[in-house]
Amino acid sequence: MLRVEGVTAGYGPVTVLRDVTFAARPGEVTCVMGRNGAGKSTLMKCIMGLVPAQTGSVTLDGVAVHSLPAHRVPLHGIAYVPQGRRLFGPMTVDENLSVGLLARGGGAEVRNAVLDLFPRLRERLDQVSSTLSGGEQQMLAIARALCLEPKVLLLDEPTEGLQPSMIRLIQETIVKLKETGVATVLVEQRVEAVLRMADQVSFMANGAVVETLRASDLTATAVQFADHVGV
Ligand SMILES: Nc1ncnc2c1ncn2[C@@H]1O[C@H](COP(=O)(O)OP(=O)(O)OP(=O)(O)O)[C@@H](O)[C@H]1O
Repeated sequence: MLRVEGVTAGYGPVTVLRDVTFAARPGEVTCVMGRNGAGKSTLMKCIMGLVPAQTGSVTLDGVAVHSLPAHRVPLHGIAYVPQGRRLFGPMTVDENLSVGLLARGGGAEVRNAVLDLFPRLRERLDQVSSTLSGGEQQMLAIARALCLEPKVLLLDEPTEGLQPSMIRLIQETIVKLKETGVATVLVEQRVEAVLRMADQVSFMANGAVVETLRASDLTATAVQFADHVGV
């Protein structure tokens, strides 16, 4: 279980996260919603150690990760796909996956399991990743993160700007990931997407998690969405 407890963090003198408490369970999709600037991306960066926690703790299965240097956090089982993907553009699909595999010593078995989730990538192993479509690039970014065999996968708006058929494919894959036991934390703004995928939703406002609900307590017309996201 990933636990964020009482975390305050920010950029230089600017405090963004204020006493954030948040958890994500294995085999579940936990969505993080909130208006622009609420602090969702900063929370992801803080979990990864890219924005250091000034107070509080981030733990994975009881092990503190907030005191680790950022480059060691993925080795402890937390993988991150930031907004904008950040692939190694001139490298092929296969080479991008190899980078992910090398980071934690994953072998052919891991590679095969990941490609089983993304058959489109298996057909394009030798294609230079910058020539992939936007949706395929997003798939590759997720696939590369999964090559780390993470316990926790952080996805920051993975379907932003993609066409509907691609959005559907990526959402189906995220739901399928639950079977692997990974705890997925998904920053997602669209209500229908959250209703389709989430087991739990945490709403953020002004740098704090103001409410966390189980999916069974949400409905499309729920006041929570209007209150917290303005839809
Ligand atoms: N590198 C930075 N330096 C200073 N302030 C930053 C930096 N990155 C983000 N912020 C500020 O932190 C606040 C939270 O930003 P963040 O990107 O975490 O919000 P968000 O909820 O992910 O927003 P969005 O939905 O627009 O992506 C904003 O006020 C933003 O201006």
